Amino acid sequence: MAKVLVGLSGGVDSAVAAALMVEQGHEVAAGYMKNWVNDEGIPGDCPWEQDIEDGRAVAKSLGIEFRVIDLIDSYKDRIVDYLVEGYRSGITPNPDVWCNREMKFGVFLDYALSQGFEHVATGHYARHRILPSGQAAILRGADPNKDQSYFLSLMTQQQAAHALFPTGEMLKPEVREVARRFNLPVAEKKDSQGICFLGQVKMSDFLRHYVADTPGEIVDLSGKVLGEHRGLHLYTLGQRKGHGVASPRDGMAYVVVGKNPSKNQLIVGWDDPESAGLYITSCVVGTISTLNEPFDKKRPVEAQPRYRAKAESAVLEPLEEGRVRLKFQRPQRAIAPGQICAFYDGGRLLGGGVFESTE
Ligand SMILES: Nc1ncnc2c1ncn2[C@@H]1O[C@H](COP(=O)(O)OP(=O)(O)OP(=O)(O)O)[C@@H](O)[C@H]1O
Repeated sequence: MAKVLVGLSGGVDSAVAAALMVEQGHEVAAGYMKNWVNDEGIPGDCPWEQDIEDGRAVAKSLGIEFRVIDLIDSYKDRIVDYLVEGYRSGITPNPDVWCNREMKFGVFLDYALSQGFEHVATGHYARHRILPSGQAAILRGADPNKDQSYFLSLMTQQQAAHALFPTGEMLKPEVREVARRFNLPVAEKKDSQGICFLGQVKMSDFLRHYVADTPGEIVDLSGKVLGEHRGLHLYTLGQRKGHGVASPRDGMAYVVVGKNPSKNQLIVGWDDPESAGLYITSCVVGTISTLNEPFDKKRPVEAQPRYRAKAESAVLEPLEEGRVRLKFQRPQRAIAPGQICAFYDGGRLLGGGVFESTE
C-alpha cells in the first residue's frame, strides 16, 4: 500500500485511475492542477470550472480527499511562455509533451512528494513496469488507438519512478465500463481534446495576442513570388491548406516545404519526395532525455516523429552531450524543428528529444 496523489482532471480516464487506486487498497487523494485563468482578455476557454466540479464529485463518490492546486504561475512560465517563444522563434512547439515533464511530473509531482505522497497516478494510456534492475520503465499503452506514451517521452527516470498509470493496461471501452461499475459521475462525459486552455480557440487566434503578424512573400522553390503570408510562425512544414496559394490543377497541391527567416519568406512546393526540404532521412535531435539507458553508442531504434505517426526504423548515433543524429531507414515527411521525437525499443519507451535540424 502506498500514498498516491491522483491527477484528477475532471475526465473519465483519471476518474477511473483514482477508482482503481482506491480498489487496490492505496491511500489515495486527488489533486486538480489549476493551470490557466483567462484574466488578460486572451482567447481561451478551458472549461476548468466544470472540470473542478466534476473532479470534486468523483472524489466525493470515491470517498477521497480532493485538492485544487494552484499552478497557474508555473504553467504560465513553463508552458505558455515556451509555446509563445517557440512560435516566435519559428519552431513547432509541443506543449502536451512539455506539460507532462514540467507540470504533471514536474511541479505537481514535487508538490506530491513534499506532501508525503510516494506516487502521482494519472489516467495516461501507457504501461508502467519495474525492470529487474529496479528502474521504472514506460511501455506503450495496451490500447493501440489510445497509447499516450509518446507524450511521456521527455520524462526522466526519477519522474517515472514516482509515476503510476492505472488505466494503461486497459482499452478505452473497458475504462468506460469500469467508470460505470463504480458509478462515477463522469462515466459518460465526453473526452477532452487538444490543449486545455485553448479549448475551441484556434492556435492562430491565440498566438495573434502574443506574436505580431509579420507579412511576407510566399515563393516557390525557384524563388517566384506566388502570394503573401501573414507571419512565418503561423505555418507548419507540410501544411497543405490555409496558405492561400491555389493549386494549378487537380492532383497538384502546393504545400509548405520551408521557411527563409532572413527574407521572411514562406517556401511552397509540390507535395512530392522530390521537393527539397519536405522529405528527409537524416536529422539532429537535441534536448535528449532517456529513461533507462544513456544513448552513448550507435544503436537501432524505432523513432516516432509525431503523436499519430508510426514508429519508423532508424539508427541513432550519439553526438556531443544531449544530441543525437538520427538516420531513418525511409524518408520522413515534414519533420519540423521543435517537434518531439519519441524513441522506442519494441513497446518500451527509451526516451525522446526535440528535432533541431535536418540534414
Ligand atoms: N488539470 C489537471 N489536474 C490534474 N491532473 C490532470 C489535469 N489534466 C490532466 N491531468 C492528468 O493527466 C492525464 C492525461 O491528461 P490528458 O489531458 O491527456 O487527459 P485525458 O486523456 O483526456 O484524460 P482524462 O479523461 O482524465 O481527462 C489525465 O488522465 C490526468 O490524470
